[in-house]
Amino acid sequence: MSKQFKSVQETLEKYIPAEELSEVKRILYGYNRGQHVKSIPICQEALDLANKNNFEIVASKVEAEPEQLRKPRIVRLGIIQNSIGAETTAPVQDQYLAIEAKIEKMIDAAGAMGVNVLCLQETWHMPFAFCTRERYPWVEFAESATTGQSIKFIQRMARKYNMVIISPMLERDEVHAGTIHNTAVVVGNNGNIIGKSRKNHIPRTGDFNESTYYMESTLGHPVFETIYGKIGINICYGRHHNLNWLAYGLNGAEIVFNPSATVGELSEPMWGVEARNAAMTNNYFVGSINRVGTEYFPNEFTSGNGKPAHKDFGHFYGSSYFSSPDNCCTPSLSRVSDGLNISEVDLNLCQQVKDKWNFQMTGRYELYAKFLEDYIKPNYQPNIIRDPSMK
Ligand SMILES: NC(=O)NCCC(=O)O
Repeated sequence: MSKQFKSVQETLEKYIPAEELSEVKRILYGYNRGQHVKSIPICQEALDLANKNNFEIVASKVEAEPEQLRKPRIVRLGIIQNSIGAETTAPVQDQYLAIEAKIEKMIDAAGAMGVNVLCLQETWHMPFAFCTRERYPWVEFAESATTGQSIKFIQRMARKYNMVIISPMLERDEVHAGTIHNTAVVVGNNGNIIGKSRKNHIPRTGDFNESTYYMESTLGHPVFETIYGKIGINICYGRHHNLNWLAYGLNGAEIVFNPSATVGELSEPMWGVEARNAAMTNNYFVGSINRVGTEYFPNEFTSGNGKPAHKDFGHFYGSSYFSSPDNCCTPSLSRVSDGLNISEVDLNLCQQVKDKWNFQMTGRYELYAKFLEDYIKPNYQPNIIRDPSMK
């Protein structure tokens, strides 16, 4: 991991002269209320936890304009990226416990920083073994969304810190024949389970052989109303689907988390673009979370591209960050370390940006609904008007 490039931001800061850096950052990362996104202090307790347990913390704040009739709605959001804690050859329970031990320290740091809403990465409690196409032991990580050990742990942490925690996990649905799903459970600040969302788009690209394990969600685009705000979860590959983002927005989400697992070769140039675009066009905050590190599996697998068999997915590049409805984004965590990214946001900004840009008012939903209704018919003819002078 140590040979990996650390972060774009660090490189910009190292090599670009200060007066130009300010402009470069304005253009790349946007302004919040006419200024660069501000950082906020990290308390000593959180710093000590980070130093002792080898993770980084970055913390920022995104402000809204003061209003006459509404009070600010200040909420601290947190996102956690982590590498696995033990070799993938270790017993399943040991692998789980090693990850849980890391996450506990990071949630403690989030608690010390007063985080209100926290989201973990996609299937945080296990290695991302879906490249292997092997069933065992990987499906043994799947757990009940209500009684599994990972959700019990998350409920305990939510209660401890009065925090809403989103736990993206591999779910075994005991009621439905033990089928497996890629799920995110929303745990309320009292440790209660508010509900769950599932992955709508299952990748069929690269080594992401997830369709071997689970099917697409049938739960739609639920938005969970919590004491800290309205939350949607667009799991990983769903971030390439604009209508998926749109649906969470139209259902009223103020914060959408995108818990992910993706690798440099496949998607890194898209990472900084897609979530920001979604935040800007749907006027909500987005927390983008990617796992970090390289995970090696015991047996080789191929990618179906004629290249040699291998035992790893490639490097999960971390870089977890927040995007804001006003099109600014916060600093990212690095590409190489476990980390906690915190942003204190004012949810009033969502409505303020809606009022400024009027995307919802100008959206032609009836036009798109009609188009899609026609498009999905087997006899659909694409509306192409061909230049009659072409041979
Ligand atoms: N976990 C997952 O859906 N990954 C797919 C690859 C990507 O979307 O970058």
